[in-house]
Amino acid sequence: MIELRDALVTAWTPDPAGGPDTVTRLLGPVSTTIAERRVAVVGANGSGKSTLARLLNGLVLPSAGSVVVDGLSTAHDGPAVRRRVGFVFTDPDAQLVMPTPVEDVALSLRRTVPDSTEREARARDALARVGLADRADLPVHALSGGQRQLLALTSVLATDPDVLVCDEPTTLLDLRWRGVVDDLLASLPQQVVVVTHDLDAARRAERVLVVDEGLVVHDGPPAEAVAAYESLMRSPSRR
Ligand SMILES: Nc1ncnc2c1ncn2[C@@H]1O[C@H](COP(=O)(O)OP(=O)(O)OP(=O)(O)O)[C@@H](O)[C@H]1O
Repeated sequence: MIELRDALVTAWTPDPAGGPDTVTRLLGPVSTTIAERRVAVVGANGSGKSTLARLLNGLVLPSAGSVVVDGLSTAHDGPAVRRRVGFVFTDPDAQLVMPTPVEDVALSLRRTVPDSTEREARARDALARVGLADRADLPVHALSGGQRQLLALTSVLATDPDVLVCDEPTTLLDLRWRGVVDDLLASLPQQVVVVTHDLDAARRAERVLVVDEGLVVHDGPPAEAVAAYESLMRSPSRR
């Protein structure tokens, strides 16, 4: 369970004219408990969705308030929180660090599987389960964008997180690969929080948070929340 308690994120913005830096509010304060298994976060570009997602595993720390995952604070128990909460970026290249898929997945297994032969076998099994067995030894850059996103997901899942936070995991993918990644996410036993611009995907969640100008402005069942978001985007002040 993830709890945000008056979580506020601010940033210092330099003054191009050389004056004093100013403090800008990026998100919050947000207070909410996220316990549902399938949660979507929607909102306009620049509304604060990624900031909210990054708060959930401590990639961004609150400037005030707190974010607590299963009783662990992201500010004080960062490594333990990150072991529980896996994070998938929009661009898989932001997180694939090894030359080949099998090495990348094996790297994620290093904490839990000390033996290197066993680790490689497990990595190959994990890749086979997502249909990437025949890509296991290719250079990562030879994989398609969809295959790389699937690999990034497989590597994060190999760390066995309790929660998966995905920041627009299908934005760069074509329709077919979007379906593959959506199906994989839907099949997971873990709690999954997905930031998305895909309103069909949001409608399949149990709960949808609508973020606007750094605040959660709507929070509820998908049909209601997506309708609220669409109406917000259609408002004349947006044009
Ligand atoms: N470290 C930072 N310093 C200053 N401003 C920042 C910082 N991080 C994010 N921002 C600003 O905060 C706002 C929210 O950014 P965020 O990435 O959370 O939006 P988003 O809703 O995920 O957008 P998109 O859909 O375009 O990815 C943006 O205006 C962004 O420029």
